[in-house]
Parts: sequence; C-alpha cells; structure tokens
Amino acid sequence: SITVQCPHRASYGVLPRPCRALVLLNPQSGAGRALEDFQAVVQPMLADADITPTVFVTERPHHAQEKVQDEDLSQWDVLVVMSGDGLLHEVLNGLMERPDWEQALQTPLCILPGGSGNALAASINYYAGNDHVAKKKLLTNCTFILCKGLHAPMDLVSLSTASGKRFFSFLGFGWGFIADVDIDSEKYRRLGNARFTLGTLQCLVRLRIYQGRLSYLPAAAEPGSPRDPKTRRAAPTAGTKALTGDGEPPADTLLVPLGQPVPPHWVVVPEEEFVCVYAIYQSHLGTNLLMAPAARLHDGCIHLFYVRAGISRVALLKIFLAMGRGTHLELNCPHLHCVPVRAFRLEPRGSAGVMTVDGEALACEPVQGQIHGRMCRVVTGS
Ligand SMILES: Nc1ncnc2c1ncn2[C@@H]1O[C@H](COP(=O)(O)OP(=O)(O)OP(=O)(O)O)[C@@H](O)[C@H]1O
Repeated sequence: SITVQCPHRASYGVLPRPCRALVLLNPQSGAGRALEDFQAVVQPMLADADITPTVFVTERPHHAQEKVQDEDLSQWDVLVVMSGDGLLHEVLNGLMERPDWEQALQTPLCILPGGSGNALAASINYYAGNDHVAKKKLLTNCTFILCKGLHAPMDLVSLSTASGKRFFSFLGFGWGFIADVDIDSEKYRRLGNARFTLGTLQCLVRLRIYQGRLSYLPAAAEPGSPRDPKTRRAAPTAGTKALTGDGEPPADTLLVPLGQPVPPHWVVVPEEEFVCVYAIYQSHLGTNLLMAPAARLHDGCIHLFYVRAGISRVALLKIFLAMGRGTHLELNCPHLHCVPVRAFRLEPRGSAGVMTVDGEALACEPVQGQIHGRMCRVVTGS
C-alpha cells in the first residue's frame, strides 16, 4: 500500500491491487439483509475494482472480536465490516486486545452500512462531499469509496469506567435521552433507521431528567494544543498518540484516576441536571442525524454536547428535527451546549439508566474518556 505524507501531517494511503479483503458480516444486523445486500450490491463492484473478498459471517455477539484477536493480519490488506456500528466497535476492541495492537491498527478498516445504526458510514459519506443518502444508496457510495481505496487516520477515544472497564470507541459516548432512544429502540431494529424516529417520540413522551456531574478539558485550553495560539509550535499534543511501543495499551495522559478530582484546568459544568449528554467524535449520530457538522476523521476533538434540564418537549423535538440537516446549533437554544474537548468525565448520581458506547449499552457508572489522535486507519473518500 502506498502512503503519502501530506502537509498537515495526515498520512493518506491507497489499498494495493489486487487487494485482499476480510469482510466481517453480521447477517442479523439492521433489517437482516446484510448478506443479500453484500452479494447483490457490493460483490460485483469489488470484482470490478480487483478487490477479493473473503466473507466471515458472524454467528453470535463477540464472534468478530474473537476472530480479529488472533487473526494473521498479514493475509489482509483491509478489514471490511458490513454491519452496524456495533460490529465495528467489537472489531476495534478485538484489535486493541492484541499484544501487537499498534501494528494491527495499521490495517485499514472499512465500514459498509448493513445495520440500523450506520453513523460512521454516514459520516464518511458526508466527509466525501456526497449528498445525504441512506439505505442502498449509502451502501453503494461506501462501496465505491472502498473501490477507490484511499485510507486515512482516524481518532479514537479511550473510555474508562469506575468499575475498571476500558473501551476504545470511534463514534460516541452517550447518557440520557439519546442513549435511552438507542437502547429502547433496539426492539424495533427490523424497521432499520426508522427505529430511531419511533424511539425518539416514545422517549419524548416520558422525558426524564438525569443527575450527575459533567467535567471536561476544553480543546482550546489544553497547554500545547494546536488550537492554543500561544503554543501553536509546541510539541505534539498530549491528546495525540501516547504510544508505548511495548504492547501495553496506550496511556491516558490527560486523565487522573476517577477517585480523584479533575485537574484544576478542567471545566466543571455548574448545573447537575441534564436531559442528555453526548460526546461524539464523528459528524453523524445516525444516518439522518448530523450532530457535529464540524467533526472530521482526525480533528483531534471530542465534540461534547449536553442539554440541560428545563428544556421543553417542543424545543427538544425542534433540536432533533434540525439535526437532520445539522442546523440545530443555529436554533440558539439556551439549554443546548456544544464544546470541543480533549477529555471529559461524567459522574452520574445513582446507577439508574443506561449509557452507550458506539451505540452499544453500558451499565450506568462514572466514566471518563480522552482522545487518542490518529490511532487507527479507515477507508475514506476524502
Ligand atoms: N449472528 C449474530 N447474531 C446475533 N447478534 C450478532 C451476530 N453477529 C454479531 N452480533 C452482535 O450484534 C450486535 C449489533 O450489531 P450491529 O451494531 O452491527 O447491527 P445493528 O443492527 O446496527 O445494531 P445496533 O445499531 O443496535 O448496534 C453486535 O454488537 C454484535 O455483537
């Protein structure tokens, strides 16, 4: 694979031809048509592009994770995930469990939308400058992007919980309204993306308030940040790769243990009642939700959104409707906040409710996370 260093330090590469692709496919994802869609839409396009797929059909949760944990990756030029975001989350965390994770993460990953939550696929389609599309058209666009074969670095976020769990996440962490919609609507998975519309309406009816403390390290305030004009020429930021080189997972250099107070240069949100907290690192929260229009694959930022309690149902509905076009921030709703950050901590009061990582459920407990810039590679159109 050819890699080109470009002026702003993002190294782009191109998949070799012929290209050997391992396709991890969840036949149960979304409306349950991933395998048929792969055969009908993807396979003919890959054949024309000299990409040879080997399909691994997952049979159960964690199957893909186990597969990539001890796979000989030298056999593959790209790992393709044809599913929702949940399967890519598994693949990523499987790769991170390998002693050679640094090397393993250099194998480009590619997402082809086959699930009901296809946020990364929608984000990549948006970064490529394509029109907003869904379903088969989104699949065709993403397959075309794979056929072209350009790959670029992507940021990941390391999340740690009070009970000692650690995850690597490529999309987002949520608590409150959006997390509830995501998990409550799983039973409507067969509806595809429409499950989120139905779930949103249901959660609006019984709007709940979530209590807890939210703290963050603003992107602009971090010493050495490229956004900090005083330190523009400083050494690489603490939020970028903290590589160990010894097989140990990367260290979270911006975080202090959850039992200790956050460092003094962090911001602690004064209000402690929220409708929703969502930390997103890509543009799209779902196919039809452009939550962070400014986000890019490797912008080094977590886009932290939170909605304070006190918002009316109508105002919240307006935010979600505007998010379809990414114009929700233009509503200037006083309850909606958006801050670019490098790290955050959320300490919920009590353990009721649910949290999500890349759309997958997590028990509610104190969590903190930080960005790790350009840690893996994904196939992208721009
Ligand atoms: N054969 C299988 N049967 C059931 N579950 C599976 C199978 N293969 C993988 N899974 C699990 O299904 C979960 C959801 O898959 P995925 O996210 O890819 O699809 P989805 O329909 O978009 O669902 P969601 O949006 O709820 O995450 C994955 O986390 C994975 O653990």
